[in-house]
Amino acid sequence: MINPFPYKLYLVITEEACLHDHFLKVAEQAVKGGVDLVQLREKETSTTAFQQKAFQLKEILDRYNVPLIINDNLEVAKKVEAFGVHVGRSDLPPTQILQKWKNINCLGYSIEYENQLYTKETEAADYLGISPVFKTPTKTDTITEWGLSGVRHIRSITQKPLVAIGLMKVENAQKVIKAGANCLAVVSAICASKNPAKAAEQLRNEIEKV
Ligand SMILES: Cc1ncc(COP(=O)(O)OP(=O)(O)O)c(N)n1
Ligand SMILES: Cc1nc(C(=O)O)sc1CCOP(=O)(O)O
Ligand SMILES: [Mg+2]
Repeated sequence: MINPFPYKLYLVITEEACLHDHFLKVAEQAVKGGVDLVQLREKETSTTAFQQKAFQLKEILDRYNVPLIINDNLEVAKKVEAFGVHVGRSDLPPTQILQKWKNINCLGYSIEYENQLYTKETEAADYLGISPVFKTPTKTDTITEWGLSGVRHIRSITQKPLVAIGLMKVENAQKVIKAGANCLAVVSAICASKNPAKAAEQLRNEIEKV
């Protein structure tokens, strides 16, 4: 059977988080290093600017056959023919996304509370973001710090693909995968690196060791 979620290293990119190079270059380098899924996350930009960035990013990712996920904004995702969207509790719920986008390929949903796991919104999702595994300065409006025990606990409840996010780095990559995550999602470990290709390669190597 074909694995519906074969992705292991997920770059969540924001232009502002890219400290040493243009975000398009960072994304391309990261893909060359081993990133196999990319999310564009722009919380502070207009829809027009978000859409423009998404088109630019998709053009690059298409060359490498790497899918693009759009954070929060269904309109932008559909317009650029992205692979899918990622939403959380404060966004348009997954069941409504499915109604508005019939042929979506990949729908991600953040899990902040255990009781979310027993809902139709989780059922509608293709993967779940463990939000966050470790508290991170990159996103401060989070609630539950799941930790490794939380990853294990969520793994014991659901068979959905699990994406670990929040301070993912080389030092904890193996432990998080061993705890039950299928994929690691990173912002700063790649975007803040002077060498995004090498940063991605090191993360990928750790994941592949498990
Ligand atoms: C892979 C992944 N996991 C979790 C999130 C967080 O989504 P959300 O809770 O909607 O918060 P914002 O990113 O919108 O601030 C994510 N984006 N990606
Ligand atoms: C985009 C995002 N979502 C999170 C969540 O917990 O839902 S944490 C996060 C940012 C992760 O950044 P870094 O890799 O720099 O820690
Ligand atoms: Mg969101």
